[in-house]
Amino acid sequence: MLLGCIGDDFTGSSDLGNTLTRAGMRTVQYVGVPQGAADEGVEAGVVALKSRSVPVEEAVRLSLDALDWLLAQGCEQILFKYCSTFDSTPQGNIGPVAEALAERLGADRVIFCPAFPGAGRRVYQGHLFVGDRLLSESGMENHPLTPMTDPDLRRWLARQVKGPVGHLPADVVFDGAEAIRTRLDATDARLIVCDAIRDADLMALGAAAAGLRLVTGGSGIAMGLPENFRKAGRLSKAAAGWRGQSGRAAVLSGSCSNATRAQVARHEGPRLEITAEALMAGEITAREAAGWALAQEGLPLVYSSADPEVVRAAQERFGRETVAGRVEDFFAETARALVEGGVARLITAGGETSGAVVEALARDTLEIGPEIAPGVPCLRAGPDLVLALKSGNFGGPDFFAEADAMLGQGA
Ligand SMILES: Nc1ncnc2c1ncn2[C@@H]1O[C@H](COP(=O)(O)OP(=O)(O)OP(=O)(O)O)[C@@H](O)[C@H]1O
Ligand SMILES: O=C(O)[C@@H](O)C(=O)CO
Repeated sequence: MLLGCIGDDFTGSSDLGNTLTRAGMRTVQYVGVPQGAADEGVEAGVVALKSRSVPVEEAVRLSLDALDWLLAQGCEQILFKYCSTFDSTPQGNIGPVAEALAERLGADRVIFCPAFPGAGRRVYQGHLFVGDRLLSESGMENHPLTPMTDPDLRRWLARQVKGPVGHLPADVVFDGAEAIRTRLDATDARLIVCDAIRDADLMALGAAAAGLRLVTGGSGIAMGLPENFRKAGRLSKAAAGWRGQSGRAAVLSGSCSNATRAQVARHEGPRLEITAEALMAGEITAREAAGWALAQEGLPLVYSSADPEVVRAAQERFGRETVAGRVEDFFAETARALVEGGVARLITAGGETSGAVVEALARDTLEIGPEIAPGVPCLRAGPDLVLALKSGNFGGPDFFAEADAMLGQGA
């Protein structure tokens, strides 16, 4: 294994797996830190954690465990993958995890770049944009767990870390890898927020990152890394061989992001809405929801996705963590019952939701298949189950139907 990746959620990890696979690395996504050694021939390993919204100390511990395993597999470079919308709070977890990884690796220059131009995320003058809006006016200011209220990544990251935060501006990035490297070496700070507005900028940053022990960012920052290993003659030919899965399908959505809510609104198949109130009152159970889905024709959707004011009211009434935990437990249990009931194609929306679901399904590794939408690949979780784990804001309005079709292709 050459490149070791630590993803702070499951959808983000599959987004990264997608990028690395498309760039020609033989990539496997692991569900948590594996027990044994990786298979021979894996060139990039992505350890998917559910560490984005857990307490800081737990995120640091989980990430260092993943680091130890990746180093034991021989990894020469580590990539810490977080959300392209920099999902975090003033306490963490991005900063403290990155500082702990840098410390353990002895890394003295650490790039921070969540840019993903293909999904509209760009960093300019140290500020993160989603499309033509600043992050803090993009809808992310209403996120149920990590409301992003400051678009200045330098200022936001500085609140999370001990050391100073530097900045690598776009005009240096535009001058290419050599200029970037020279500026990185000349910067006093260890942690450096990097501008990037085009894929070409990410390729240049990737080239400049050759040999850096630790790189951090969204999946975009991984675009240029495989080329460093290829140039050095270290990559084999990536093996193809994906096949889809026939059988029953279902969609579970706990994401309240704008894109997911549009997909839920557009869904034409049978739907079952789960409100936080109904769950907290015990009015609906996972077994009942799964039973409902299994009795439907077409593509059933079970969702708790709700508008920001509805989410806010539920959080005020029951507490943010309590309601999130109850919703996630519900989807985890529903997924288990669906798969027991014969569902073979499962689509989940939302990083936390997907993490809860995949952990509940107790699969060790996910094989990366073809791309459904930017940042969302097909995944095989075993001989009888394929998955699509959709990040909240990814995918077009018809994503659920498109994912179902793609997951079934070639079956
Ligand atoms: N109706 C609801 N009321 C309150 N909280 C909810 C409701 N529905 C979902 N949640 C919680 O909101 C959180 C949504 O986070 P999740 O990561 O699943 O989606 P997302 O943030 O849109 O996705 P991503 O992280 O991939 O961008 C979950 O913890 C979920 O349990
Ligand atoms: O980077 C992104 O936006 C996604 O891969 C993700 O992490 C959302 O959960």
